[in-house]
Amino acid sequence: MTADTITAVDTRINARWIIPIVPSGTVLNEHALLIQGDRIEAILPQAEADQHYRARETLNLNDHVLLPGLINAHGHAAMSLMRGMADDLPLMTWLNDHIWPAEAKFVSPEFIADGTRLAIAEMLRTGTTCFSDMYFFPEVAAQTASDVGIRSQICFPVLDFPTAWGDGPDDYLRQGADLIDQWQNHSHVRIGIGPHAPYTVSDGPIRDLIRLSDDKQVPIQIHLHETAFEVADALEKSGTRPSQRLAELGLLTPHTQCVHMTQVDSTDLMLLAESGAHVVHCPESNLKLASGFCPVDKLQKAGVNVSIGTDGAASNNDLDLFGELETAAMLAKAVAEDAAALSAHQALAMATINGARAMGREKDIGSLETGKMADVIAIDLSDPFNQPIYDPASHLVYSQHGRQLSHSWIGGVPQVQDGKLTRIDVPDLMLKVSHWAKRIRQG
Ligand SMILES: CSC[C@H]1O[C@@H](n2cnc3c(O)ncnc32)[C@H](O)[C@@H]1O
Ligand SMILES: [Zn+2]
Repeated sequence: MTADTITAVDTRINARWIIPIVPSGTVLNEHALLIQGDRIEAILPQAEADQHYRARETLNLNDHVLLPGLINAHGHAAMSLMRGMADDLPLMTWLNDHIWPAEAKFVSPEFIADGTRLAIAEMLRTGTTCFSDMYFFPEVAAQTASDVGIRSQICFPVLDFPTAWGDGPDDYLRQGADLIDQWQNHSHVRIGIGPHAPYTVSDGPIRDLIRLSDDKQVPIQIHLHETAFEVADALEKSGTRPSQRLAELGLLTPHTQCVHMTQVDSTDLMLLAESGAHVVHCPESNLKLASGFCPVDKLQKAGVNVSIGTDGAASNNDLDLFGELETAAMLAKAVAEDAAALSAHQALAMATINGARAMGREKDIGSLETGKMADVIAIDLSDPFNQPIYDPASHLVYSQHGRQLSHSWIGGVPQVQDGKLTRIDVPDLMLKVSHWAKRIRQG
């Protein structure tokens, strides 16, 4: 560009701070972010933007920090309709005696449509612009996410037993393969394979789904080493740790996202680091179900990519990734017995670029860089409880929660403006949610 060239762009955002995530630890002051179409055109000092760009629309966010949209790398979106339904229980009691019976009774395409929309509303309001889902009727979740315009990774479930969505593994894999073909090349929706856990999927279906993942080049996401009981039970029944069994089957690769990993011995650490598999840390679900503590600092020091997820709203009980980051940072320090473990900047990277890497989407999302998708969020730090401000990254992780979000864009399209959702009819959604609550309450 020569000194007098003026480039026209769609949107200019003037922000007090920008934390682009890449390069790591950077905080830009008084910069402008320019959006053309669905991508970031440039990020530069505001005085330079005045000279070189003319925008159709300019937004002045003088008390705000801009960040890449957050990436919630694990959840069960429609379980938002079961928020607070079964609290204060350990994982297997929670699943066997409460969640699975409720799912058998209520899960349907309508339940998924309404529950997923409720989860998306909450995620958008609190800064998430891309989420991963593992739940029933994934075709409905994918359509709902696409209709709203949020980015997603929709993992279709694979289990040994029948559910409302299918007869068993062969049926899940057949429907899943069709789903992959249907959504191939979609800008926002990606399909993944979601074997539920080592204790619910046997070797045959695991081999089949690895073949499907290789053929179609799609990611695999699995709950793994969620509790000490899971590992001890597998050792007692087969003499093998679940991680070892999955590695021997060929499941641990750079396409694999291992959710939870609260139990990590030296062999597990080596398997994860050498395979290039990713970890999705879900600290609040792990705390609430008393599942255990993921050793985030140890994993990161071994070179394992650690992303973050909320898990479902029935075990969290919210989908606010900023709150999750605060918990993650506190917990990492306690587990490592090191106050320097998981700094604020490292935590923000976990919810952005690390999530993008886990999903194989780091070329397009996860940081604010020229040429990347314009998935951008703005957090308003003007409230008294955020004053004074020495380092905005500190407040994002340790002080504010996601409700301070004022704006978000996904691929340049506004999703939240002045704290209001632009593409979800909230009153209509609330009516649907109260209908489900009434039915679930009646049992
Ligand atoms: C195969 S669809 C997903 C399946 O997983 C159940 N679920 C929700 N949270 C957890 C968790 O923390 N560990 C294991 N399984 C979980 C959900 O209820 C669905 O049945
Ligand atoms: Zn889960």
